[in-house]
Amino acid sequence: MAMLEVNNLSIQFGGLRAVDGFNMTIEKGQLYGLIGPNGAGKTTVFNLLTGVYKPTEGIIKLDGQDITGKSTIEINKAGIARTFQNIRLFKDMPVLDNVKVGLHNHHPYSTLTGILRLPKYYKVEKEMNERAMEILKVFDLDKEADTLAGNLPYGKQRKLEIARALATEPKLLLLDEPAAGMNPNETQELMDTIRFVREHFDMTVLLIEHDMKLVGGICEELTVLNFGQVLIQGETSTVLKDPTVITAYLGE
Ligand SMILES: Nc1ncnc2c1ncn2[C@@H]1O[C@H](COP(=O)(O)OP(=O)(O)OP(=O)(O)O)[C@@H](O)[C@H]1O
Repeated sequence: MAMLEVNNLSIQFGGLRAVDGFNMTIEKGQLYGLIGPNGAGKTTVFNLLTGVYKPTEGIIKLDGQDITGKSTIEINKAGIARTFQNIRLFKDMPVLDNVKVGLHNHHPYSTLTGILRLPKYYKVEKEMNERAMEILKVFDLDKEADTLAGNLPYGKQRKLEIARALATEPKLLLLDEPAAGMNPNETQELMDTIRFVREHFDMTVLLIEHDMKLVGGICEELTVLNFGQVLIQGETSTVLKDPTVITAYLGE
């Protein structure tokens, strides 16, 4: 069974069909890329997959479960986590707490338990600290656990955002332009991180990216969007050579 199956997904904003009859299948464990020129509808697809927007039409299935029209919280619980084009960390909070925010999905205690500091609160907090540190270690961020997230260098902030998304224990990780604003060294390191995440967490990854070096370097399959519609889908090397893709990017 596929990890993600999207059928005939569409959304209309006034007169604009930002996503139009979109189909995509991602197998478990794949590194999959969604590319296309500016304004093609890529982020709108992510917003549909994560419940930010409700589709006008279509069906989204995650690991066989129909998640169409569910809320962002329900979809995150079902197993989709994402990072954003513009990093959205809690910059005034320590690195460790940023990851713990992700863990709260799976290690909840009631508000009352928290306010009254009941024994369960201390037990759960201890478990969460340990788990968050484990995740930070994987990303080589454990030594910065007490640093304010906003004080980390840019490349590490991106890593932390991925770490926080993984703390929600997703089945599918969506990365929206993870290499945006990175220098070539940071991009290279990011590629290694994404490959590592796939192996270490047995993860399926869908990413939006404009950096063709990253796309060509790590994605196994691609979907190219243009004006909200699928232009072409298939193996990365074949897709990137296709003349229609080159034309779409050059806007000819
Ligand atoms: N909430 C909204 N209301 C109206 N129009 C919207 C809304 N969200 C997106 N759009 C429009 O939908 C189209 C697709 O936008 P989207 O941000 O998905 O493109 P993109 O492929 O992610 O672009 P980029 O690569 O520049 O990030 C654009 O024309 C955009 O203006």
